[in-house]
Amino acid sequence: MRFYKNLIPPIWQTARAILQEGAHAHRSIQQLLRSNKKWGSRDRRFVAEQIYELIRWYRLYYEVALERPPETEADWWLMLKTAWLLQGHQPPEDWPEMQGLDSLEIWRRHRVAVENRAIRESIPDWLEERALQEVGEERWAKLLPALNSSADVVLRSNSLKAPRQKVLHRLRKEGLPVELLGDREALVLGQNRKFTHLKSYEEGWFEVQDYASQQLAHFLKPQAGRYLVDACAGAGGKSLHLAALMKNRGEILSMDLSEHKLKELRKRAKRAGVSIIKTEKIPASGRFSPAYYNMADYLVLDVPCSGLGVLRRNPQTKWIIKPEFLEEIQATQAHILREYSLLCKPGGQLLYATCSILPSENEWQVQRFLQSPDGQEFELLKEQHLGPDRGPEDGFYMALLQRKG
Ligand SMILES: C[S@@+](CC[C@H](N)C(=O)[O-])C[C@H]1O[C@@H](n2cnc3c(N)ncnc32)[C@H](O)[C@@H]1O
Repeated sequence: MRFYKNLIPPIWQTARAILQEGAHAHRSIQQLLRSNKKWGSRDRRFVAEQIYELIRWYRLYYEVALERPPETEADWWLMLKTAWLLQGHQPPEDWPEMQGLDSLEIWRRHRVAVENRAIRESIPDWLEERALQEVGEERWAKLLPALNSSADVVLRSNSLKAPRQKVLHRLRKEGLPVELLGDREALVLGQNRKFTHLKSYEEGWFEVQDYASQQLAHFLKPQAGRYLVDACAGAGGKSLHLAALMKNRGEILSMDLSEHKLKELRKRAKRAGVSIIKTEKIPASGRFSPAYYNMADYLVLDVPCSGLGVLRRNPQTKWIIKPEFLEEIQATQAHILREYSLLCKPGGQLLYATCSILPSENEWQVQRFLQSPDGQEFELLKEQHLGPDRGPEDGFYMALLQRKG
């Protein structure tokens, strides 16, 4: 691999803004690439990959390079030298900025550092302790390395527009290297390519949706013609898939606290040929008037969570979240279960889901609800844990509850 020196400062400066000043990773990288239009595609890929590597392996790199987080410009050059060595590349020998630390010393420190799993897998100590306590050694030992791998882009072919095979052929004809994934609607994109300019995308033939998230609609299996409330709908990834399974018959009320996300949902629904979705912003109080109670045949609660199941795509999460945040988000999840479950009609079904791998956001949360006075009317029908240690998907949890009739 050849390294170009002019690319190094933008890499570490952007990584520093993300890791130490809280800038948003994806947006910062997009911004950097937009403001350097002269860079060729190889350089753009290199810059983006190296910033993501620095985010994913931040702790491992700094423990090996410096035994503390980087502070100065010289520290960041040594971080990059360490990163390249550990990635299996030979760093340039004639760059004075990288002379401060000898390669043999880097490998010696690496041997010591990897004895500690939190350092080897590059996560904060509190997270290692918490996950180990909750998930247990057996699963955590497999799950953590899998969460550190990189993930392919997964698409969902839109069955309202065409069967999956037809979508596959059209995308390949348009030059997108896609393969089938699983036996339903999923397609996987072999290499990271732009696709939003394609005619098939504009015509709503497919959406980006992780494989785990695509399992939710099939877990619920909503019947066409029924009334479904998706109460944490965001920009509508699950709502659109649910509408497709309902053959665009019935009614879906997609709600969220964020009007901005609902606006995006409406745009996507139009593109996807979905006409049964209505959107509504939830009041900031997170409480509903009794007019909404006992109405939904199906209630989907894809609640806000830590995002610890999606570290492959958002490695920044491990440096952003803190134990206090987990407590807050779990209180929100409990509130949503308690208040929103009132919308489910007797005999109706409630689906609770998160993209977390922590039992305290998942099955323990559901158990607490079922044991509370508000949960007495519900019973658990089934639950499922998904994750990159088990299949091609992100970490995800789903529980299907039924309200007694
Ligand atoms: C996991 S995301 C939902 C993703 C979405 N279902 C999809 O498939 O793309 C959780 C959503 O819950 C919303 N949210 C946060 N607090 C909420 C609340 N109290 N009531 C309803 N939605 C809330 C967030 O704005 C976010 O869009």
